[in-house]
Amino acid sequence: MRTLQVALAERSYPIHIGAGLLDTFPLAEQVRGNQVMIITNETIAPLYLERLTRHFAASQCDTLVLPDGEKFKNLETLESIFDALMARRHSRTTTLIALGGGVIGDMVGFAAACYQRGVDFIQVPTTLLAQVDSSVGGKTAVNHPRGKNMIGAFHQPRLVLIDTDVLATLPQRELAAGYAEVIKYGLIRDPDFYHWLETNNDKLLSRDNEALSEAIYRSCENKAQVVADDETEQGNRALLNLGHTFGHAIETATGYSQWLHGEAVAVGMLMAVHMSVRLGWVDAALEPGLAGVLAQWQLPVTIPPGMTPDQFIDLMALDKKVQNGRLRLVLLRQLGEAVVTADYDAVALRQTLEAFCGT
Ligand SMILES: NC(=O)c1ccc[n+]([C@@H]2O[C@H](COP(=O)([O-])OP(=O)(O)OC[C@H]3O[C@@H](n4cnc5c(N)ncnc54)[C@H](O)[C@@H]3O)[C@@H](O)[C@H]2O)c1
Ligand SMILES: O=C(O)C(=O)C[C@@H](O)[C@H](O)[C@H](O)COP(=O)(O)O
Ligand SMILES: [Zn+2]
Repeated sequence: MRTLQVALAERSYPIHIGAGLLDTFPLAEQVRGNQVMIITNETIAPLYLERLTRHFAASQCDTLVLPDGEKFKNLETLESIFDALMARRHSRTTTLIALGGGVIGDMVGFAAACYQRGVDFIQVPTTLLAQVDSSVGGKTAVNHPRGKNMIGAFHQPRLVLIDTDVLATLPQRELAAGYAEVIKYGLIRDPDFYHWLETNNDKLLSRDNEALSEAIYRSCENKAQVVADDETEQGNRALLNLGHTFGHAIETATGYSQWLHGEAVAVGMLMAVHMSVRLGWVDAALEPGLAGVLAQWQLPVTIPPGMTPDQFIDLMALDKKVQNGRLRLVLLRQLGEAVVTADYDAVALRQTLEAFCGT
């Protein structure tokens, strides 16, 4: 087992990474009260729920199985979590445990932030995306039909428990979606990692355990550093949003039901790199290089047919990085160096959107 720390003073917590931790990690010792609710979905429950409940034989351990899918990451599902907690008389000393991917993690985290004004929660991420990104950092939210993650809170987990073995049951399309967020760390702040990923691409694609564990560790290390420096995104945490302004617009436009988050982020990162090249900020070779890696992972390099530049502009106006009416974008200055800025040529943005929309 390898452990990283998210250093946030009194809200600091560990990220434990290892094979088999779902069974072997002494999870019950980490819980402060005598009540837990494990919340998961109908796909993950038959695979892993029983193994997790075994840890809590001595506590009141309730389980809640939600429907599966990004389209259920909404206020209605959140309401069903609150209802289950009250029905089972969970008090302020309860602990919510999120067993699942980013959808479960974001919703359970938000439920924990709100229930009785805040209770403990633990992340047990089961997708690559959740293991490298969403389980760390305390961004919790649900979607609104008009915009992605628009209703949420910062609420840090008490612990992140990453069992790398659970990736064995993850479909390849989901693995690839998570890989998009892995590449992101290389692009925005860790060029050595980007090159390591290029060198180890074949191993990662074929799910070599050692390579995947290393990619998870280095991703969490990057994320933990960014979060420790800027917990609530007053500054550089926004760099973790590379590709997300475009990506979130795609997810919203397609009703949160066709594109995976990581897929939308993949082509969104390519759009951000394309725009950075157009601005003359970054070496032009980066764009085909990134497109090549995305294609190898069967991640999209084009946007959904029918989307228009005006539709992007309209949806992006609700992006959380808008400040005083100006849309800030995450762009690259060079490989491993990103900026969040509203100081770009609007023509380059329009041309980027036209290039990808084919207009
Ligand atoms: N909070 C953050 O910092 C943050 C960061 C990145 C993404 N996100 C959010 O995360 C969400 C995407 O998360 P995701 O990609 O994990 O999607 P997801 O949670 O929908 O999971 C993907 C699919 O894999 C299934 N699954 C999960 N674990 C499995 C396993 N081990 N074996 C078999 N199937 C399994 C799920 O049931 C689901 O069908 C988005 O809502 C995104 O906005 C949040
Ligand atoms: O942790 C962060 O900060 C991120 O931006 C990570 C992103 O990968 C993630 O998708 C996040 O949920 C996006 O946040 P949002 O504030 O743009 O909704
Ligand atoms: Zn993301």
